[in-house]
Amino acid sequence: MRPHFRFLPTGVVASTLCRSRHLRFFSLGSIKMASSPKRAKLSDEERSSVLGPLKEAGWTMVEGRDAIYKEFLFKDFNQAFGFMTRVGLKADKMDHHPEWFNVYNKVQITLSTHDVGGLSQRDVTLAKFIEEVAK
Ligand SMILES: C[C@H](O)[C@H](O)[C@H]1CNC2=NC(N)=NC(=O)C2=N1
Repeated sequence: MRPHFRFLPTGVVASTLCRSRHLRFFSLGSIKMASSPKRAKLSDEERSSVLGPLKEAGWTMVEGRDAIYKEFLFKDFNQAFGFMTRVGLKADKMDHHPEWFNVYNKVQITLSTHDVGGLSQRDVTLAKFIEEVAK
């Protein structure tokens, strides 16, 4: 539901937002965008320090876009889907979602931050989590 604050006097807007989940949405939204660097594109220095270990673990740069990719193979669909479930729950908690493809025991994952059009710290955090789960 969208708040119709344009039609209300300021005091009513404030109290309406305070009592509703909209305040949470708006304030978290603006704080996140204004002060969290997590969704900013990785700088060159950050890239050289954080992407190295991921590349060693088998992540590769996607040709033609600022994204990383890795394919995971499991024993069977049950194992693959268990992995996807754990990653999916984490991704949803982070509000950061992978692009992925699954057939039977294969899971192909591409990570990039759509909001900034490239790699951010969120992709690194999610990739590290994925590595832990895949172990
Ligand atoms: C509105 C919502 O917070 C955004 O669309 C989130 C959702 N999940 C996301 N996932 C990814 N991979 N990149 C994003 O920029 C992104 N943005």
